[in-house]
Amino acid sequence: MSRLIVVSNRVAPIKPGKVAAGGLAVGVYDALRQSGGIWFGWSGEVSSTPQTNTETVGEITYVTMGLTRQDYDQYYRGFSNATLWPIFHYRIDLARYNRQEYDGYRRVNGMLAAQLKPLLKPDDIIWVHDYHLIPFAEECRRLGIRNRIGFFLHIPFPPPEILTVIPPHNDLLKTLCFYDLIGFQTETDRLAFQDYMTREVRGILEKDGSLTAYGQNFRAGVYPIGVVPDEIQELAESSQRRRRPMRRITDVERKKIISVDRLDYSKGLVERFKAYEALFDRFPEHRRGVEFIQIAPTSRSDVKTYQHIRQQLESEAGHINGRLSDLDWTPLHYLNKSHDRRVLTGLFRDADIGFVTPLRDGMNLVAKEYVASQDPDDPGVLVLSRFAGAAHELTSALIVNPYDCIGMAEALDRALRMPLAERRDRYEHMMSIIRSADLDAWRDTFLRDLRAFSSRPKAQVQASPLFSV
Ligand SMILES: O=P(O)(O)OC[C@H]1O[C@H](O[C@H]2O[C@H](CO)[C@@H](O)[C@H](O)[C@H]2O)[C@H](O)[C@@H](O)[C@@H]1O
Ligand SMILES: O=c1ccn([C@@H]2O[C@H](COP(=O)(O)OP(=O)(O)O)[C@@H](O)[C@H]2O)c(=O)[nH]1
Repeated sequence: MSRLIVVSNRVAPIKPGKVAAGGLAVGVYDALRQSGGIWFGWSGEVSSTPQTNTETVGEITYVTMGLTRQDYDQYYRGFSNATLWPIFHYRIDLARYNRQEYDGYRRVNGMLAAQLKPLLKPDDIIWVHDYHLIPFAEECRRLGIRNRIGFFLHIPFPPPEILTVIPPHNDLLKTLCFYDLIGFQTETDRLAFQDYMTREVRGILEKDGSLTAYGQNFRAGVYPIGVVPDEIQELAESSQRRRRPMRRITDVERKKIISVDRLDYSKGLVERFKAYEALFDRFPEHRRGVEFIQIAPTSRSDVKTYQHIRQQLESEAGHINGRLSDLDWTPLHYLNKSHDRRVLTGLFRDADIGFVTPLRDGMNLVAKEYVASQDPDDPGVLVLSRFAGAAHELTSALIVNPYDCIGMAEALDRALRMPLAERRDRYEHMMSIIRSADLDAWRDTFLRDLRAFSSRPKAQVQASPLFSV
């Protein structure tokens, strides 16, 4: 059996006890720990003399490297998170473009490919993850690497009208064609990509479903990332039995609403806080009867737009508690610390409502984890944004539009009153989907398709100077 080499910018923390507050690291770790293999990526260190480090823990060998300050600023903080992230999340209003950052992004991809090359055996399968590494395969081909290479995009793929806001969109998207297989979270994302390839660059949709563009033949498919439901259920049960984590935050038997998100503007936190406040204005009977726990670990805090959202949330949280709190009632608990999964699953199980309302999200694993944590005899209700990838599968959630404040308040009211029989029906339907499209299915179907697809030989890429359009 060929070895699996996973390449991603973010690698799960190697040291035991450290929390990975991001779906890619959580999902890839769960997938790799069963199949074993090499996980190659950034160590999270920024220094003037970046080190490469190799460490094997269980079945996984981690090969990680540091970045220089300039690489970090241009590749991670700049083009990846100040250009690609907002635009791929449909937020052209928050995006900026800087040509040097794009060149830095291309340079770091080239450097990473060169560092991977000596580790490779001819039959290794390479699985590259996410928007930081779109040009990675082209850089590999440039170096003569002929291995099969697949790419999975964890975030949404925007429609061409939005994508083309990125000045070097042609140059960037051309590099994607050097993968053998490109995976998306939802059919909407795959169609947007196909649309770009066929309309914008006159690529051809072949009879066998593959695409040909820029002289390359490749495939694109839908592979929604999942969770490990049995493990989550077990964690939630044992955490609830032993410690009842919710009791440590709130004593009184009030109804509980929980949300867990990285502190990111794509997660719709401000809109969510406003909807929670609207619940009490529209349905005053819930006053003093409900508490909302928002866990929001800070993320990418050196990117300006993230500093702004943090300030906005602090002000919104202060406003809600200042306006509504009583001596014996704090309506909103807003925590910026990250929490271990054991604690989170216990909190999910204790909560009557999982409130997951991103403005745009690739998948949102928290939505699936909330459902998988529930007590089957007395499950809570998932209130879910239609703009999360998870809404394509979890159609029995209460689906809301996060731009509709009153609509979200009404959904909360409905969830708070929902009879047990309806909660169970919805839960069972969602669990059957979570079980059939679990994390093993995500990994196995992607790798099966990557192994099966025999594309025409990739044209050798000529070494040429980097350029940006
Ligand atoms: O690595 P960071 O910059 O600290 O950010 C954390 C991760 O955020 C994003 O996660 C995405 O992947 C999830 C799993 O597929 C998905 O459910 C979620 O909707 C996405 O937003 C990002 O895509 C990762 O690269 C980051 O590591
Ligand atoms: O304090 C925290 C916050 C989040 N998470 C985990 O981080 C992942 C977040 O993934 P999601 O797909 O919801 O969003 P992302 O952050 O990747 O955009 C989930 O597995 C969460 O359980 C965690 O372990 N601790």
